[in-house]
Amino acid sequence: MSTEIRGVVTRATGSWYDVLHEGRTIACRIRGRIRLKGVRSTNPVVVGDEVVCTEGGDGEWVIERILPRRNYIIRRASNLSKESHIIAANIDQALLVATLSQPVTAPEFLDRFLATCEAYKIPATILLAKYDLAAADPEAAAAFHATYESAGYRVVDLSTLDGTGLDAVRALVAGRTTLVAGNSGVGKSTLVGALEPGLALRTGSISESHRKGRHTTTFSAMYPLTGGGFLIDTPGIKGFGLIDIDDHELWHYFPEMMRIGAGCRFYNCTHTHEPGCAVREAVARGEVARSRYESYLKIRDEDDKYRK
Ligand SMILES: Nc1nc2c(ncn2[C@@H]2O[C@H](COP(=O)(O)OP(=O)(O)OP(=O)(O)O)[C@@H](O)[C@H]2O)c(=O)[nH]1
Ligand SMILES: [Zn+2]
Repeated sequence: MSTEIRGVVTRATGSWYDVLHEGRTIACRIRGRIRLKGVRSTNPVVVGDEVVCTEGGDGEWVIERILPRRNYIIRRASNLSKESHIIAANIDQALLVATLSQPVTAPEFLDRFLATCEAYKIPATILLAKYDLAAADPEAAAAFHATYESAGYRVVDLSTLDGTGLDAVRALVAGRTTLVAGNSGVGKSTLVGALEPGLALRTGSISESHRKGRHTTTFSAMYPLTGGGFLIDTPGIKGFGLIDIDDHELWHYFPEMMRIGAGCRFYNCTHTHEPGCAVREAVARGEVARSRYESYLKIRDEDDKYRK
């Protein structure tokens, strides 16, 4: 007699997968190759996947199927590869941790990330972290707010040092599956520790010694919150980017440009050089933040290079 369960993948190492089912974590394997239609990916089962697993009486659990994904995020397996690596699936929201102090978050990094979230239909909130330091330059902080709030994003000031914004973040993550992203050193681990004492992210490097000799590896993992919901930690988020998105579509993922672009003279306006471009006019008037527009141009250029 085989037993069948449904659960969610909380850790995907490539050789085994932790599946959370009714509060219990079960280590599962995959049998042969699980192929997903339309997705060319180096990893078949990812963190956040809802799966059906069976146990055939020998204590060995096997993932039989993956239920349809609501969404997923991808990074290229390598710059030259057309294959992609899925980071996580079934994400409710992303928290993008940014700072104005060291390490300063590059606008292009943030904008690329936001556009990616738009493309994959993942609601994103920006956390302006180390706000205790940002507050020393109120003008820069206000400009940051204006840029992203006018684009349509919520910006939450956060300081784990003095507690600013912690309750707001707590309310955001409760009961949801949240991707926490941001450059190294912006304070992600400190934030997670503040939200859930005892929970340490960056546990992505674990020893697989009990399986394969001494060998460490990094992978995404999802951590349950006591109050419900999960946090997803994503090592190697640097390579995270837009793929499979047409140049012509990129501006759709800048919400403020999307709202204005219908007013361009040409329906296929690229907003780079065309006369009568409503987007460039809005940039000139200061209605669309210049830094956002410049990110758009840079991402277009870079992604062009990938395609050639
Ligand atoms: N002033 C100030 N410093 C902070 C705050 N939060 C974190 N830090 C400091 O910033 C540094 C980096 O914090 P981490 O939490 O390790 O950053 P991280 O994003 O997890 O970094 P990686 O693990 O490399 O990805 C540490 O020295 C923290 O003490 C804050 O709210 N205010
Ligand atoms: Zn235009």
